[in-house]
Amino acid sequence: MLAVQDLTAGYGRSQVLSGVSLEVRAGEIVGLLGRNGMGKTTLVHAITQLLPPWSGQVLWDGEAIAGQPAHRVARAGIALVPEGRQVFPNLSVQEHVTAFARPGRWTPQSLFELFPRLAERRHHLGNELSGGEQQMLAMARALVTNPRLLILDEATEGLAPLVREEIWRVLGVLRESGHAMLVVDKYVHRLVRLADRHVILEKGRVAWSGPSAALEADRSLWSRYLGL
Ligand SMILES: Nc1ncnc2c1ncn2[C@@H]1O[C@H](COP(=O)(O)OP(=O)(O)OP(=O)(O)O)[C@@H](O)[C@H]1O
Repeated sequence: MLAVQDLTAGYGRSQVLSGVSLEVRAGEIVGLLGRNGMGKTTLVHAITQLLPPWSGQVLWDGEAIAGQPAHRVARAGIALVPEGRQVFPNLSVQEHVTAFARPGRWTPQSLFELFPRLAERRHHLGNELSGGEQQMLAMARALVTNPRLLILDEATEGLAPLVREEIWRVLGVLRESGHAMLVVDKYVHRLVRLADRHVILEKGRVAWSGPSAALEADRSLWSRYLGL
């Protein structure tokens, strides 16, 4: 479904990604791992065209999307839940999920069932929500577009343990429903249970990729590439 081929990207003259390739197939969950500053956010921005790649291909159902405007990539069915959530401070929860709704499995109503906390808060503004509630809202806003691929960048970062568990619960529900996802997260113990395969970035290159069982079995990868 998504094929990234030999991608390079960076900022100004500073190159961050060098020849990155990865795939996400329909219904598959891929974990994207690596220490701080290794290029994970840069890669998800290069895929979604928030940061136009320098070279290489981003293929979506076999068609090149590199160079297209980010809003067109979103319409094609790739939704990003960005690092830092970026909810709109002056829109209510209800407005967030209705403004971006597109036909499909996820409706404002079914999302309020998935996130009961958001249902309770539906008339609150974005800036009146806790960090965890903002994270749930950022996920609901992405899901209501009914994307075929959901990309999550550090969705559980900086959250209290109980709220973090709530996010993992929702990701488990999405997994059960066969949702394709590319997930950047530092909680490797949880990510190996959620994802099918993983890609580890080291200094902007793919250092390792393989199935969850292989990553779980080889703790030397955790210490070498993840500092764990
Ligand atoms: N807007 C920017 N301008 C210039 N350099 C940047 C910018 N954003 C990131 N970088 C640099 O690009 C490199 C990769 O950063 P990136 O955010 O992609 O890493 P990451 O793996 O997502 O790390 P983190 O977990 O810290 O978010 C780092 O050296 C970072 O300093």
